[in-house]
Amino acid sequence: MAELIRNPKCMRKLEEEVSPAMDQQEMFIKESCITQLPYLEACFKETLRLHPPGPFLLPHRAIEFCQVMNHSIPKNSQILVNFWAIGRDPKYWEEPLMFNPGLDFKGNDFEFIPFGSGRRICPGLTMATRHVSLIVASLIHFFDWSLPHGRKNPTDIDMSEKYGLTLRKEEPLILIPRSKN
Ligand code: HEM
Repeated sequence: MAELIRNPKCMRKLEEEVSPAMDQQEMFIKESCITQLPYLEACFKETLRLHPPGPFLLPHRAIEFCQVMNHSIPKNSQILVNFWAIGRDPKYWEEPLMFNPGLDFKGNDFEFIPFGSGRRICPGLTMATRHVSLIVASLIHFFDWSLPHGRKNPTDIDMSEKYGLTLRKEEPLILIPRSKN
């Protein structure tokens, strides 16, 4: 939501995609609609690239010596993958700090692994993708959002991050919803 408020063009594009896909008679959004919304999926992925909840994935241990590209990894090393840094690395992403839904995500090339990879990949991937998309689509479809206290400039939103068990916004996002009905 913070990135969408900071990027009104993306917010408008998402609204334009979500609204026609909704059954106007229903007061809620059906899960079956979600798979037909490519821009919503792009916004979700782009958010995970810039703001991964698990910036270092989960710690792993090398059960034997191995060579990964030019890194020699001794047996029993603890391995942390800094996906936060990979997601912002200009070697892999053009204008890496811009929120730019629709980037070409090459899941197989390991530039985009917010859920990890391989046999310990996050088993909640499908559930998280569906739920976050459903929630965001509902928030966008049913409400207009604005900044509080007459603040006009959305780029003023403080995007500092705080690392605890997961990575999150340091300052809570405070917005005012106005029902569209
Ligand atoms: C946007 C939401 C989520 C993100 C970004 C996320 C990310 C991750 C990451 C990075 C890992 C570590 C993968 C690795 O070891 O390389 C992980 C593991 C795991 N996640 Fe998630 N996760 C999310 C939601 C969920 C949900 C909704 C559930 C359960 C309903 C879940 C359950 C788990 C479990 C059980 C593991 C451990 C898997 C194992 O070690 O075998 N996650 N997740």
